[in-house]
Amino acid sequence: MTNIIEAVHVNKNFNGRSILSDVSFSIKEGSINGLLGPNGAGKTTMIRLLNGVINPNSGTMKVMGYDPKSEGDEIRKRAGIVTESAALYHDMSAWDNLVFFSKIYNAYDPKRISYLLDQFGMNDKKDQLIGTFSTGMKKRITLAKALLHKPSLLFLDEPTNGLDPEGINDVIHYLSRVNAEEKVTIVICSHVLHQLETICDSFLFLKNGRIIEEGTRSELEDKYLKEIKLLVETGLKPENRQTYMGHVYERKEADQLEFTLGSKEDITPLLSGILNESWVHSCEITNRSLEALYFKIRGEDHE
Ligand SMILES: Nc1ncnc2c1ncn2[C@@H]1O[C@H](COP(=O)(O)OP(=O)(O)OP(=O)(O)O)[C@@H](O)[C@H]1O
Repeated sequence: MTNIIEAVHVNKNFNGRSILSDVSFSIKEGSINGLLGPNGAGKTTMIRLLNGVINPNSGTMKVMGYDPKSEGDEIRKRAGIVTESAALYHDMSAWDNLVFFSKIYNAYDPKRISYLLDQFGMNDKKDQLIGTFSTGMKKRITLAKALLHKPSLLFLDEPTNGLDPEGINDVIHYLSRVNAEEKVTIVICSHVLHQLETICDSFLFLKNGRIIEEGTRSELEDKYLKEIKLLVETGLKPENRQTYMGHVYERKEADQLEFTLGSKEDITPLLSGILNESWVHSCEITNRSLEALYFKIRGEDHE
């Protein structure tokens, strides 16, 4: 897979204060990427640099083969951006908003507008005023707006802010569909980690303007999760109160045991052993969430 974004030794200062320092990373075409970090880490600044809205103090970037510093227009023609402030006109209908923005993007195509409204489940509301929509409905129209010109790259800055769990699931679902169907590469900035774990192929962790870690979920797991907590719903009653088949366990509920294992390779033999003696209704790795990884990564960064 080719890289659609490359950033090499990028530095950005505001008023003499370093906001991004020595940031280097690449993003593969067709992937979904989480740009993670606490408030103020520099995520939005990075997105603005990649779109050529602001320039770096030093370093080089290539986005879809273009240099954001001198060819920002070419990038913005081919990229969609969803920010919190991405405005829609509240006194215009969903349809009229999309027509208006598609004309600005020079991409007016009623079929595309209908298609997007359909994809986002908003076709039956197309004639309603945006001002009457819930936050989740506005978010869907904002996403449709960002996709009007069939971008190759989509930047999303905190796309789930203000949404309830159902709205968050909807957005995640739409994004994975857009990625699969239109082959759009997606970069999502967020500080809410657990929402991203199901859809991102790889992650970049930013802290105090520096990349402190990057990789795919499994690369990060291999590096940071040295032990596995496996919660098993089973009728097993081990004779030994502390260990079973050499693995330490803790009883969590009457029918739940949590085992501490050295690696994923221990799971199959453990479950076979349990199944020889009793039933198993479910099992789950409990320390594998992105949140757990994130804190582990931050904990191991001693800058
Ligand atoms: N135009 C600007 N002028 C001066 N300082 C700025 C400017 N834009 C951003 N900053 C500062 O840069 C730092 C990083 O901001 P940025 O918005 O990139 O962080 P972020 O990771 O997106 O945070 P959040 O999750 O809160 O959106 C902050 O300390 C912010 O105050």
